[in-house]
Amino acid sequence: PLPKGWEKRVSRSTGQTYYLNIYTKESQWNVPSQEASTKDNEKIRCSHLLVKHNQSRRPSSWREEHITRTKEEAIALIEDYHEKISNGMATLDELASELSDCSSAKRGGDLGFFARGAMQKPFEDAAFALKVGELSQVVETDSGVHLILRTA
Ligand SMILES: N=C(N)NCCC[C@H](NC(=O)[C@@H]1CCC/C1=C\[C@H](COP(=O)(O)O)NC(=O)[C@@H](N)Cc1ccccc1)C(N)=O
Repeated sequence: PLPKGWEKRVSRSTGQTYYLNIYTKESQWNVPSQEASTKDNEKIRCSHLLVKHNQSRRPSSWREEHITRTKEEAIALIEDYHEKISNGMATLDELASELSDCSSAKRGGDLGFFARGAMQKPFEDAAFALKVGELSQVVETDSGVHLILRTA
């Protein structure tokens, strides 16, 4: 039998047999000798700071029962936090603990490890583009506006 994670396919153009890695969708001609690599379900760890606004999908948080700031005001706040973190005046976990509208504030913004598919797409794309230790630009999701720090 084929090693785990591979499927045998026939090329429509040449009729030749090839092998498809069902995780990464990569294909190869030669018979696989070991389990398919699963780099696509790679997990990363991030912390984030979320500032919600009146267009957020859930304009409420542990900090504020009824969030009324506008999206523009939220972006202005998060840009100020970005500057403070970038010039070393504060750390993301300090600011998130006090100011993030996400329940992860209690953990300095830590979201734990997650794979692709867990977070909203704009958040996922930004997070997976970061190197470990790198801080994102402002990221917008239906939840609000975020700063993301990749920690692992
Ligand atoms: N670790 C996971 N897989 N937890 C599920 C994530 C669900 C995911 N969440 C998001 O994409 C955004 C980006 C990060 C936080 C977040 C949104 C909201 C805040 O926004 P709101 O939903 O009020 O609009 N916080 C959360 O979800 C928290 N449970 C995240 C968290 C908190 C503490 C520990 C771990 C994770 C989604 N698909 O909606």
